[in-house]
Amino acid sequence: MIKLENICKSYDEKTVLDNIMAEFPDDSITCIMGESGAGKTTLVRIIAGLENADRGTVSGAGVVSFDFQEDRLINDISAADNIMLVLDKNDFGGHDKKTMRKIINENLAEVLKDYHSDKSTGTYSGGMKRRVCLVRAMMKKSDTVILDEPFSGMDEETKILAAEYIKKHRDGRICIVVTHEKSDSGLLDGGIYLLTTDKAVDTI
Ligand SMILES: Nc1ncnc2c1ncn2[C@@H]1O[C@H](COP(=O)(O)OP(=O)(O)OP(=O)(O)O)[C@@H](O)[C@H]1O
Repeated sequence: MIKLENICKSYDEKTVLDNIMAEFPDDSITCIMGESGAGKTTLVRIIAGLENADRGTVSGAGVVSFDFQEDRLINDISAADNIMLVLDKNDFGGHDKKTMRKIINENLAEVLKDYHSDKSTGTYSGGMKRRVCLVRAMMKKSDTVILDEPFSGMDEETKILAAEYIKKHRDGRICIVVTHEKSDSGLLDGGIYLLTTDKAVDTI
């Protein structure tokens, strides 16, 4: 279980997170929701250890794989090559590179219709790029998966595909998903943690 206790964070004079208390149970999916600027990205970055809280503690996150809000892909290489750059043998139980590439391509084909393994990601739409990033984060061996707005740029049908992929490949890990759409928690069979600019309300 991930436990957050009294998390506080300010930038300059502005308080972004004020005494946040939360628990994310083992083997669960939770959507973090809240208006723009409520501190969702700041909170998940603190959970992942990418940023320090001013006060408070995070426990139980273990190794985190993180899907950033921005794509962070190299445009002139293929989707599989992008993923190969961040995965290693540990993520595949010791398979050789050829097998690793085959498994990556199979995963990509699950979320990309008419997937062509030789196309560079520079030719992809925004929603396609998001799915490549999703696969990259999900394939990384970890205890916790954090997905920051994984569905942006996707229509409803594509979102369903991506949500099914997340559920199938979560493997009992704690999954935290930042989103603006309440319906995403339904697609993911997940709970909701609502963050507001003045207080946090747990509505799981
Ligand atoms: N490195 C930083 N330096 C200064 N201010 C920051 C920094 N990072 C975030 N902030 C501020 O903290 C507040 C919360 O930002 P954050 O990105 O966590 O919100 P969010 O809820 O994820 O927003 P959105 O839904 O728009 O992505 C914003 O006012 C933002 O400007």
